[in-house]
Amino acid sequence: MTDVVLQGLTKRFGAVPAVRNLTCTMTPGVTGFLGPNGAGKTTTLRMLLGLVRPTAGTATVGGRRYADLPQPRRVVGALLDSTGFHPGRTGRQHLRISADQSGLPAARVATVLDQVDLGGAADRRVRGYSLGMRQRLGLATALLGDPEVLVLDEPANGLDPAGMAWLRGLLRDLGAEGRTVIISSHVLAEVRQTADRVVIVGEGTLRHTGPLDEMAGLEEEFLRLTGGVA
Ligand SMILES: Nc1ncnc2c1ncn2[C@@H]1O[C@H](COP(=O)(O)OP(=O)(O)OP(=O)(O)O)[C@@H](O)[C@H]1O
Repeated sequence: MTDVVLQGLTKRFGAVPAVRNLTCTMTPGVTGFLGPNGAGKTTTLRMLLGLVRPTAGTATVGGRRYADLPQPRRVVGALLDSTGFHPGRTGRQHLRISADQSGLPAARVATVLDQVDLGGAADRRVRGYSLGMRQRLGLATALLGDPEVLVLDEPANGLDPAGMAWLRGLLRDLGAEGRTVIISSHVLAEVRQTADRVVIVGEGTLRHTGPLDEMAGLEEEFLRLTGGVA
C-alpha cells in the first residue's frame, strides 16, 4: 500500500510556470489525473519519476523520492510515451533487455506479455506494431517490476474500443489489488468508467481532488474547475 505525495511541487521553465505549488496525496486505487492541454500533467509525472528536477517542493513514493528508491522499477512502473521502441527489435526482445537492465527476473517477460495480451505478437518486430500494440508493449514494460505504483500518461492512446474495454479491466484489477494507479487522460468518459478518484489541475495548480462518485458530473465539473464553459 504505497501513497504518492506531492508537496508544494513547483516547476518553472524559464518564465513559464508549468506546475505551481501542487500538494496532494494519491492513495491505492485508480486516480485520474486530469487537466486541459498545458496544465502541467506531464511535467508533474516527470518530476515524480525523477526525470525533471522540481524548482521547489517534493514528489515522493512511499515517503522517498524516486531517485532515493533502492529498486525503483519494483516500486514504480511508468508509461510516458510509446514511441521510443527500437523498430528492429521484437516486443519480447525489448522486454528482455529492459528486465536485464533493471535486474528484474527474465521470467517476468512472459507474464507481462500475457497480462497485456501481446503474446501472439511478441516475436514480431516493433516496426510492424500498430499504435495500440505499442501502447500494450509500453504497459508491459511498466508492469515488468510488478510495481506497487503505476504512472501512466494517456494509456488509452491508440487503443480501439475493444482495447479500451480491455484496458479498463486491467486498470481496475490493478487498483483492486491495492496498487496506486495514476492515469493522466483527456478522455473524461474513460476516466469516469475507470477511476476511483480524480485530481484536476489547471494552469499548473490544483483545482480539485476527491472521489469520483462525489462529483455531480465529471465533464461539467472539469470545465467549471479548469475555466472551460460548462
Ligand atoms: N521542457 C520544457 N521547456 C519549456 N516549457 C515546457 C517544457 N515542458 C513543458 N513546458 C511547458 O509547461 C507547461 C505544462 O506542460 P505539460 O506538458 O506538463 O502539460 P500537460 O498538462 O501534460 O499538457 P498536455 O495535456 O497537452 O500533454 C506548458 O506551458 C508547456 O509548454
